[in-house]
Amino acid sequence: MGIPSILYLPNFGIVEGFLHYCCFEDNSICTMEGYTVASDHAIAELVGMGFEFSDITEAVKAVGPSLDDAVEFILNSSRRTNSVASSSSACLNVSNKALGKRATSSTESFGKMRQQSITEHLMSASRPKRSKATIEPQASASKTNILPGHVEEPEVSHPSIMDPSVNISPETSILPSYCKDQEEIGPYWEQKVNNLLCKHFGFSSLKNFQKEALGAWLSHQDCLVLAATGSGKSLCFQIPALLTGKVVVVVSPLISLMHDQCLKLAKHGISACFLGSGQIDKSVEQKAMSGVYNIIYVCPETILRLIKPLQGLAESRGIALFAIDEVHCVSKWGHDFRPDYRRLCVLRENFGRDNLKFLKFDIPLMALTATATVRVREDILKSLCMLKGTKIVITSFFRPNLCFSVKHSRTSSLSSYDKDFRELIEMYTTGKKSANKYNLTLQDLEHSTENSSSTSNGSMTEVDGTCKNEVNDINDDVLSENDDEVGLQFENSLNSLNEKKLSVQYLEDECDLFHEADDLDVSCGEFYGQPPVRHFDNCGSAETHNLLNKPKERSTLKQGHLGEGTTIIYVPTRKETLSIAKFLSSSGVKAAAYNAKLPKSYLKQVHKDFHEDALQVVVATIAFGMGIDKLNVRRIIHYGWPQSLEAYYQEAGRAGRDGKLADCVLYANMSRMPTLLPSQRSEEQTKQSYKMLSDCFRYGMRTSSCRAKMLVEYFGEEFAQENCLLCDVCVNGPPEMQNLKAEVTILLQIIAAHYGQRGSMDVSYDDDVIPAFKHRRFTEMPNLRTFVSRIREQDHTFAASDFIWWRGLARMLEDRGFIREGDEMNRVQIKFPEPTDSGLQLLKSELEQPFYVYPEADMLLSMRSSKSYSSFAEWGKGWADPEIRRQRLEGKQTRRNRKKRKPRIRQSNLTTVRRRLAAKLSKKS
Ligand SMILES: Nc1ncnc2c1ncn2[C@@H]1O[C@H](COP(=O)(O)OP(=O)(O)OP(=O)(O)O)[C@@H](O)[C@H]1O
Ligand SMILES: [Mg+2]
Repeated sequence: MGIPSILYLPNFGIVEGFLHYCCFEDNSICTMEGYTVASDHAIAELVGMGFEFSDITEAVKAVGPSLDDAVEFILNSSRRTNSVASSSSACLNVSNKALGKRATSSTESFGKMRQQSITEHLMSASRPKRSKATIEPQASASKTNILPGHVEEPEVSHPSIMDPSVNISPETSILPSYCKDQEEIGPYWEQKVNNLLCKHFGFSSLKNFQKEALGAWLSHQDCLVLAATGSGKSLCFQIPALLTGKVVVVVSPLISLMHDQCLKLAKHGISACFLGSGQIDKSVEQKAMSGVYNIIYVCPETILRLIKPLQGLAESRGIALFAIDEVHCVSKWGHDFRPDYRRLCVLRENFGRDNLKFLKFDIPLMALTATATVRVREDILKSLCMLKGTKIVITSFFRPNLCFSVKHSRTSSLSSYDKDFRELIEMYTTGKKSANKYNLTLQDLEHSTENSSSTSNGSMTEVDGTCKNEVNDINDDVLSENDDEVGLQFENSLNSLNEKKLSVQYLEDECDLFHEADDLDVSCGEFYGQPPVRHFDNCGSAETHNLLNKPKERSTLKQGHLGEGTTIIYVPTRKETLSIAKFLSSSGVKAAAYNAKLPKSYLKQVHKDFHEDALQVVVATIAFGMGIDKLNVRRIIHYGWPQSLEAYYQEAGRAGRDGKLADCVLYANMSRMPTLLPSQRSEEQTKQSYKMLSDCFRYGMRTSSCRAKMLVEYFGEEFAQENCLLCDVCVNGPPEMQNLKAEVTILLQIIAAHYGQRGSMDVSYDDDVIPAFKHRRFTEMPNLRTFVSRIREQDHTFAASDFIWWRGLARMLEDRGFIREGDEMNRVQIKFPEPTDSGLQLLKSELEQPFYVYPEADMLLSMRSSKSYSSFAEWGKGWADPEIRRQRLEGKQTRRNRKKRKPRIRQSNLTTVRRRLAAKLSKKS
């Protein structure tokens, strides 16, 4: 067997460099005569480990290409000759010890490759163990003259890679053992990255946005990456660690997310750790700061106290990049604000050339998110003090395989569940008998929740329940013409119970308002059984994917069956997770509830079963969220209004990550405005939260714009195509346009008349009046209901018109700038309308032109019951015809009889309320 000859070795002749050089520039290395590719690999690895070339060739000659055997051979021969490789002796000793251990344990662990459970993972992290992988900051330090000796301890324990159950092959467990600056990477970096990708992740190439982000990092630029959920943002900050051998520090909001990513990286042979209160092995932090891990995930709170040690790390091993993942948490205007994220400007302040003289360039920042409006983006750049030339990489927010739709539902009782989930139940149960182990558990859980809620907020729950049931008993499908009254009554009952019902205490007891930073129960992510490679092209969806990219073919796709996959139903309250999961389970669906207050062991099981496809449906609060990267989620159902479009889009984005078609359905009660869940917010934040809720409400109400277009434009992107062809609006088309000239005229007239009479058109409500007076004046200010009552009284044409309909019209007029909110309170939509100049002008012009609009969802809903007129004006005309009048009255009678099934106790109260209101008003006028 001949001696191999190396014609050219790159100057960083250490393993990763060597290997990659082999990959990138084939001609630069001559293959050894008689040596196999396996021997080449083994030699490259051993060179990288720092062994003498002569020892290596001797070893490979003697024992063949087995890396472990070769290491064993060299170590034994070293012992025999009582000499240790002369260069970098200390480091090599360390490596050798570690390697020796790895050599045995990797064989031991072979065949036991299974994924670790969270408990195992955490337990393994707390056990002192010897490392099976060589982690080589020492080696790299010695090779590159970067301070050696940070890691005195040879037995490097790492929570992710130390456990024998984690699958790390000897080859992939070797870390890059050289540290280079960006400029040393050279012009062929893309090719190098592709090879790294192929080696570590099994992908063939970078996506365009990933290239752009890496390009920015290579030229030492800060970068803000805005890319859709599931598009592959993590790779943008993982690659720099592999390319340079330096450390990448990633700020992440949730322990669960960090945990999940560390485990994934370990599977791909990259060492990583997470720091924060969830890290139970306290030695990990010290090791991280001495350069043991390639990637360090850290909570924002923790990084703030680690500035000094991180500066040390920057000097020793080097820090390639600070990545701030889920960076929308920085912004007060985002949906998931974390105050500690706002303090991350310390990174810019402490890791620049001005502070650290040994740096040639400021350490770049890379901020990443899937959901940030233009305002949030600006806030991010400012709050993080990102550099002036920050590169902004934006990919389309458009997810071409998601079919969005919005449906009306009371979302409140068994009859709603039955109606809304019938199809889902049929799909999951037809022809299948399934035993659901969660069925029994759910009953127990619900029992305990009921008990606890009756002690803590019994009266409220009761009232809430009564109202809701009553509403449902009236008519579960179509809004009755008295529904506005029910709405008023509901609103009144809420008002009287306002303090209790809308107390922070109550809602916090019932809702998972935030993702909890330390919530380990959402930690599994895709831990259980995700294939390492996923391309659109090789997950069976190539055909679909191709069609999705062709506008003409897109519309045909929706006709096909989506396939079962998994469904996540998001609900606002913990109680609903239980009641819906119980309902589905009792109908034969394998469903489970998930909320932050359920027992940890139960939640872990739900996570596991979800990822292993043992569950068909998970009914969850937002606690089941970030970090879920499961391929075959076919449906995301929101059952109740989300708090913002950002939250909605992020949650909906968990569907269809395999690129195949997936449904995102929002069921919401169109007759009722959503409420803001109270929490600790500043006045400014409350205002913003209302704005976000209002945008979400408007998204649901729109009936004429493509849903995908609305969502994408909400994030400031110009939608490239006319529409998505898959959403409910694109598929069903918009409703018929209606000429609402008469309705608009009377509403504007009534409002203008009120202000005209008072002569207060020019009175500003922003003047410096004392609060008590201000308050008094607001209660006197007529609200939309009052105006609608006046319309009904003044014009018999509109006598039976629904308030909900007028509410829709007022919203449209507000959106078009004809009326504006007259008080300073934040709300979802206009309540105290006053005319604007354009409104008055419109009125003056006597609305010469017809006023055509697409009625919105609440207007359509209120007109659904047998009214075949296109507007109230036409409807009014109908009353003049005795036959039409007779038919209508008969219809009304029949509807009333139907409703009489249950006595409506509150009807009289309502009449009293209205009478009282009318009396009050007439007294005032
Ligand atoms: N270049 C690539 N080619 C093919 N697949 C890729 C590529 N880059 C990333 N992926 C895959 O895309 C999936 C999603 O990646 P990742 O978790 O980084 O998404 P994300 O953008 O961070 O999503 P989220 O917004 O939900 O956090 C992963 O399974 C990853 O392996
Ligand atoms: Mg991510």
